[in-house]
Amino acid sequence: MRSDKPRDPVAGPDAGPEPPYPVRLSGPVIKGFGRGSKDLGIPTANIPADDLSEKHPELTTGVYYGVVALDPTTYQHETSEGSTSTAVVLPAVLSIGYNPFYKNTVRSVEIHIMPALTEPSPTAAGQEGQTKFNRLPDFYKTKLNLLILGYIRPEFDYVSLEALVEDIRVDCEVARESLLREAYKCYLVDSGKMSGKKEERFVDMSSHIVLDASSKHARVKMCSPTLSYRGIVTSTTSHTKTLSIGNPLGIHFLS
Ligand SMILES: Cc1cc2nc3c(=O)[nH]c(=O)nc-3n(C[C@H](O)[C@H](O)[C@H](O)COP(=O)(O)O)c2cc1C
Ligand SMILES: Nc1ncnc2c1ncn2[C@@H]1O[C@H](COP(=O)(O)OP(=O)(O)O)[C@@H](O)[C@H]1O
Repeated sequence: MRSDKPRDPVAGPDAGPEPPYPVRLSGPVIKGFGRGSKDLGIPTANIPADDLSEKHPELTTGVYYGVVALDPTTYQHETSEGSTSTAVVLPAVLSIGYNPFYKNTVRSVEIHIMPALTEPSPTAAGQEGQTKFNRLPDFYKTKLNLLILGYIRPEFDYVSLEALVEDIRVDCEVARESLLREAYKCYLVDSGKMSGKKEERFVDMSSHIVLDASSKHARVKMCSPTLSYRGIVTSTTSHTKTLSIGNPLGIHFLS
């Protein structure tokens, strides 16, 4: 059962994800137990968990934060500016486990996708009325890429549904504050919104390269002519810019 101790506002090191993170999971969105929206008012996208113990023994049951991308060939996301983005990376909280409050007998991966960090948080404390969790148009069967960046807490049983919902609300805030830290920003690089002058260079697969580009964002062609990644400039000197390919594990779906 959860203790009454106040929760830490962030989880994981400020310097960025520490091994085993980032951990990449991927799969089609499948039906869950149908309780997320109906009982909790928190939609959670489920991806298959069958081979998790075999492929990711490091992932113990618990609550995590990370980033998510949905395959834009089957799902188009409407941005707050009204345009349709083809490659959106959004923050997420997830639970991996047996949902002790519901006493499930099979392990599930349940992902709640939050609004972009540039938008106001619907789960911030002090919001008027009941907390409204983020809701997107349904995307069952869409391929989902998830990059887990840190661990928040173990799964708990709760005295009431309201107590479970309140803890998930705080998880959303912890995830948000954790991802807003400088060392985590590169994982949320939204390639769909990148603009400005673009540089193209052939580079190796390392996650950091140096460019003498003048633009803030750059597009980088990988050795393969069909593969291209976009990155964000993380530091600038008078002569060079260091570009971090914010997609080291292929979270984006790039065309
Ligand atoms: C961030 C997050 C934290 C969660 N923490 C717990 C928990 O501590 N205990 C628990 O029983 N279920 C927890 N859950 C799981 C919810 O109970 C679950 O999402 C809900 O049962 C909906 O399941 P369904 O989508 O399969 O219907 C959590 C879910 C999320 C997204
Ligand atoms: N913010 C969101 N995060 C996750 N899934 C969402 C979100 N908004 C809408 N959905 C949709 O809601 C579905 C989950 O709803 P839910 O009521 O939890 O049912 P289920 O038990 O099938 O998972 C997801 O598969 C997805 O299609």
